[in-house]
Amino acid sequence: MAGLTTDQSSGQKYVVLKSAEGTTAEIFLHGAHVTSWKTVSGEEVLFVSKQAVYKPPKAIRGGIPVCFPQFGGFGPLSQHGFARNSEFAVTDSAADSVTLSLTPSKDQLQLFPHPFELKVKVDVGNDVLEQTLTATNTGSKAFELTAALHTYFSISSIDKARVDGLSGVDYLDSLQDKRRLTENGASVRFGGEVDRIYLATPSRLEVVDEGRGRAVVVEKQGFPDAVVWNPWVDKAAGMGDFGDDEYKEMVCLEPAVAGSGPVTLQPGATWTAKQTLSLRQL
Ligand SMILES: O=P(O)(O)OC[C@H]1O[C@H](O)[C@H](O)[C@@H](O)[C@@H]1O
Repeated sequence: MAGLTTDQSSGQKYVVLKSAEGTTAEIFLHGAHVTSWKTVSGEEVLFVSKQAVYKPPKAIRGGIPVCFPQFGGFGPLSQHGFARNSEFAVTDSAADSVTLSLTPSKDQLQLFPHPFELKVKVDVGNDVLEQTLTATNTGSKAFELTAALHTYFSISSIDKARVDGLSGVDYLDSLQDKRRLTENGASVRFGGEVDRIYLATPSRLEVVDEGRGRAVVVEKQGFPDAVVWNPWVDKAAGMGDFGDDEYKEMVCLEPAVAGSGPVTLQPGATWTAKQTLSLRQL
């Protein structure tokens, strides 16, 4: 059984996972939201803002928000859908694994009249974190979904970070009305605000941190796209739950169904997508 703990300051419940080797993760029931993933040597890999608000229905700023049944503005709902604002239930657990489940409330069905069950399974292994989304259409009509695992990575310093694996890939630039461009750089580097939806990307990408001498390897299945985001100075200053200088400490790389989507889910059908995060020393 995974341990269920109550956060003293917020009263929110979270699950602690531990692998046989000593890798750990913390997952809040609010949003099925991973807020920590530590390596066997005790290093935190994810970024969570010091100003994050642990007060539902607000989403936690950092970690891995689950964007479902919508990513961004790709659908009829408000930004990123409602899974990240909802309380999940634990349906299965072991020391190194937990499955959390969400079915939409009456109010949510008013906004999105499509019954579904979303399961979020989180597993830890030897310096590995794996996250699997499984959504089943439990209604009688087909519906469309978009989604993302909005992963915030902790980095030593933004000028020493880059994303590899996207060279030559087309993207929609969210800062230019979703204008379609092609990535010409060998890597994506950060010298200003970046908000891009890379389309139909390779399944293996990396967040390379030259300062820490390591890369996080992101392997994705069922998510054709990958969003790269850093808010930089002005957007950081405008976010109430994010420190003015914290943009220097994080990079988001988000496996997604966005510009290449949506996915149509027929009645009774199931959609599955997952990301596996591991480490590579440089
Ligand atoms: O502030 P949030 O709703 O959590 O969104 C944070 C960010 O998420 C994604 O990365 C989008 O591409 C960005 O446009 C957005 O600013």
